Amino acid sequence: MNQVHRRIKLKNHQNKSQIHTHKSFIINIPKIFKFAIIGESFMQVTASAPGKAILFGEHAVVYGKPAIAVAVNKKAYVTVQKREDERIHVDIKDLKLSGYIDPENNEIEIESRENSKKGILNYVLSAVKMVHGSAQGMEIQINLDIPIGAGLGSSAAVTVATIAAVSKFNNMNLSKDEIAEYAHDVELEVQGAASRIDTTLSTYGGVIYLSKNAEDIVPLEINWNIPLVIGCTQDRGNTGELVESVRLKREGYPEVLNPILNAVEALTNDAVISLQKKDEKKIGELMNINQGLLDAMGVNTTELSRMIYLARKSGAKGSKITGAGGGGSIIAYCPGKIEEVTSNLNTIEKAFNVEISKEGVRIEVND
Ligand SMILES: Nc1ncnc2c1ncn2[C@@H]1O[C@H](COP(=O)(O)OP(=O)(O)O)[C@@H](O)[C@H]1O
Ligand SMILES: C[C@@](O)(CCOP(=O)(O)O)CC(=O)O
Ligand SMILES: [Mg+2]
Repeated sequence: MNQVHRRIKLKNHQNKSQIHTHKSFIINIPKIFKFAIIGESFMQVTASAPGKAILFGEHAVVYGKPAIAVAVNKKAYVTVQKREDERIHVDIKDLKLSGYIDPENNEIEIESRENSKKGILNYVLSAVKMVHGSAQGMEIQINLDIPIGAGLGSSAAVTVATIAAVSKFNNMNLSKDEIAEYAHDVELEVQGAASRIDTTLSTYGGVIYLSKNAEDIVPLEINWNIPLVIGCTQDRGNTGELVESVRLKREGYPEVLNPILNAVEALTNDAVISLQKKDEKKIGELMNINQGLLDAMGVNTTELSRMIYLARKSGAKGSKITGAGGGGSIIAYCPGKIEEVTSNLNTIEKAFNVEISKEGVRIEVND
């Protein structure tokens, strides 16, 4: 990579402490941010944050190889209003899920009868715990314009938007770096392990190159809208189990898997140049090669494969699994063929066009 990229470096603060993420990525961040309480109060705050899709490098990134991922214009919206009592009520109409969360006692009390799955509420509770300043009651409304559990980073989008809206409602002015750090802490707390890809993209938006060993998250300046279609299967792979399955394969056949991981690194770096040159043929070819290597890692399924090949037959220049695989979604690169690929994929699964969301988290205040 010969371009100089603006790096998103985390600001150094006092009271440093070390956080280890699952990719032995050590950074110094403060455990206690000093908030400037500005004293104004808002009637209502709404924040939105985009989801993400991985274009190149999933699974290889776990072994320190680079990856390229994009924020997509499928968002989570979180609105916070005052409640007369001191309780915190959460309502996610798209999931027919509602309940009360208690950050002091780390508890969730489900209220909805149609859906009793805590799931996403674990992220909301953890996020509110991080930035819940005063003891005032809050009504939190979450709207999802993003499929949940489909590998598009809905958990990160909800987490980032919740942190942004609740902190602002409680008179805290967090920087994007701080929002991203808190959000990654939430994903680590809820999931036990998490790369920075999802929360970084939900916070900053755009296209990122996650460099070797995740040392730097580098914004890629792509000044054209990459025509992408997402196809979602009904089922969801388990990221932890799939990452473990690749680890076991690498343990069993290091002389086979290591060259595969090195090949993913090489094609990801080639893809940086092809994206910046808008070389449509190479972008597609590199995606298809990446897919072949994901097949070798064993993370493909029959349903994903059907979508991958139908997308190509429908005119996509490239198509591959996006994220952990084992279910979840595919991504297809479809210059001039978005409608054909979307409609054909919709004959077998759910598919939709996405655009790059240059904007990350966004806050609107209604007085
Ligand atoms: N119907 C639902 N109700 C409540 N939580 C859900 C529902 N479907 C999925 N979830 C939860 O939403 C979260 C989705 O996060 P994740 O699995 O990381 O997927 P994504 O790739 O969308 O981020 C998980 O905690 C999952 O348990
Ligand atoms: C498989 C992996 O490379 C990407 C995770 O994909 P997903 O967003 O959980 O579908 C794991 C990781 O980077 O944390
Ligand atoms: Mg997630």
